[in-house]
Amino acid sequence: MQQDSLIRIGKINYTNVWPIYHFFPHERFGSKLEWIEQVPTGLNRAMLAGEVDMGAISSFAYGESHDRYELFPELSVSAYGKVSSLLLFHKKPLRELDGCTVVLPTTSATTVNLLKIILGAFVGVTPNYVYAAPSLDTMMKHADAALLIGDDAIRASWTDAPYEVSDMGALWQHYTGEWMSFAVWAVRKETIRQYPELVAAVHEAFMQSKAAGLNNPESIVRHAQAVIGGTLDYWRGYFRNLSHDFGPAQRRGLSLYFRYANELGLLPEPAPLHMWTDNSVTR
Ligand SMILES: C=C(O[C@@H]1C=C(C(=O)O)C=C[C@H]1O)C(=O)O
Repeated sequence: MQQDSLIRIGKINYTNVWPIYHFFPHERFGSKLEWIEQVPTGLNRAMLAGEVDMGAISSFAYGESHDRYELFPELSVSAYGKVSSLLLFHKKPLRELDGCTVVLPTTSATTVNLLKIILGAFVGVTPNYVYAAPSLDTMMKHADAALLIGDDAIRASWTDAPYEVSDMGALWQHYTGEWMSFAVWAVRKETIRQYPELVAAVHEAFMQSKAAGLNNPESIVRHAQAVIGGTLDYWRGYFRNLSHDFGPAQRRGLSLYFRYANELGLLPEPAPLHMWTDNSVTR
């Protein structure tokens, strides 16, 4: 009889996480792990509901429910500046968006709130926000601006749509001088209590997978081109702009984001970062 999996791991179904997952040593874990692939908001909800035990979620979703999770150190989806897959398409300049309709994608939690911070706190405008599925043509029909994330943003950036395009990572860096972490690697506290050794082994495996990805980016670049399209040079540049680290610089940027989110009433408190440490030997 096949053994039921012990830990369910979320995988965001965008290329931006591939550098961490691509070389994961699946053979090491037999049938102990199950993989659940969804858009970020799907994983945010599933983690909260206990249907997924660990994996990448929107940093904002961690901020909303930080009491339930610990964060894997050195894993995130982050950037210092331009990201190329977090894009606002707009018909007029940002400072003219006051009272205008801005459409937000139902796939995102971090970036929709980042946009609210950028427009509300830095540009100084208050648009009317509505949510829709991530399809640029439909979103723009009755709106002045639309936000897209992940591969939806990448594909839309390759069309010759007649809009201005603003990169959310570049704007955050412009206004704050800081890094931004869009996704973090969260683990449910129950899972850490239940399977401390397995959680530690999965962390170790992700670190090895990430190191292998950094050593061999070309295989990820070629895979992205085969699956999504575009040129090899596009993907080389795309992955070069992303960082999957979660060190002091990324943590400082994310903490600043949480402070702004709290000041604007988007989060009930500026969420602290609870970092996981490997106590599996002493637990
Ligand atoms: C860098 C990206 O960050 C993503 C943005 C997220 C969000 O806005 O909630 C969540 C996970 C990340 O995959 C991207 O979508 O390309």
